[in-house]
Amino acid sequence: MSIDSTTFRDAMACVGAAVNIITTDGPAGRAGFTASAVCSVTDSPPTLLVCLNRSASVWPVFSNNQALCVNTLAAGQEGLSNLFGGKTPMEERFAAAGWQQGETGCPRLTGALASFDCHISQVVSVGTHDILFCQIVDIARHPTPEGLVWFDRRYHALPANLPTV
Ligand SMILES: NC(=O)c1ccc[n+]([C@@H]2O[C@H](COP(=O)([O-])OP(=O)(O)OC[C@H]3O[C@@H](n4cnc5c(N)ncnc54)[C@H](O)[C@@H]3O)[C@@H](O)[C@H]2O)c1
Ligand SMILES: Cc1cc2c(cc1C)N(C[C@H](O)[C@H](O)[C@H](O)COP(=O)(O)O)c1[nH]c(=O)[nH]c(=O)c1N2
Repeated sequence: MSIDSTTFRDAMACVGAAVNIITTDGPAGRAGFTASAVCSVTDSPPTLLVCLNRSASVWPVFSNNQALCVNTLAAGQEGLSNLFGGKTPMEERFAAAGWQQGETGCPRLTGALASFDCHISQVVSVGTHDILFCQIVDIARHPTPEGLVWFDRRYHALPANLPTV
C-alpha cells in the first residue's frame, strides 16, 4: 500500500510534539529554525536527533557549522516559533528574543524550557530530510517550566501542576 503525503501529514498532525528553536553559530554564520522533529536517541553518550529539510535556507549554515543548540520552547513562546518557522529574515528572527552564548558558541534562548548545546556527530539523509545526530555537551533548564506542544496544527500550553488548596 502506498501512502500519499496528505495521508501521512494528516496522521502526523495528531501526534503531539514539543516545539524547538534550533540555532547555530560558527564559521558559516548564525541561523535558526523551528523544529518539531526532535527526539532523544541515547543517554550514553547523551544524544538527540533533529530532522532538517535539505531545502531549508538554513541547511548550508548548519551543515558547515557542525554545532547547534536545541531550545525547547515554553508556553508563551509561540510567536517565536512562528517567526523561526517562516520566511522571516534571520536578523528579524533573532531580534525578537534574548540570547546567551552556549559552550559551543551557539545561541541559547532566554526563557526556554531546556537548551541542549550540541556538536553534530553524524548525519543520515532520508528522503527530503537530513537526520542530525547531536551529542550534547551542555544543558540549561528553566526553574519553573510550563510546556508547549504542537498538536492538531495548533499550539497547546501545558500548565505546571498547581498545588491543591
Ligand atoms: N518534519 C518537518 O519537516 C515538519 C514538521 C512540522 C511542520 N513542518 C512545516 O510546517 C508546516 C505546517 O505544518 P502543520 O503541522 O501545520 O501541517 P502539515 O499538514 O503540513 O503537517 C502535519 C504534520 O506532518 C508532519 N510533516 C509536515 N511536513 C513534513 C515534512 N516535510 N516532512 C516530514 N514530516 C512533515 C509533521 O509532523 C507535521 O506536524 C508544514 O507544511 C511544514 O512546512 C515541517
Ligand atoms: C511548528 C513547526 C514545526 C516545524 C517546522 C515549522 C513549524 C511552524 N519546520 C519548518 C521550518 O521551521 C522552516 O522550514 C524553517 O524556518 C526554514 O525556513 P527557511 O527556509 O529558513 O525560511 C520544520 N522543518 C524541518 O526541517 N524540521 C522540522 O522538524 C520542522 N518542524
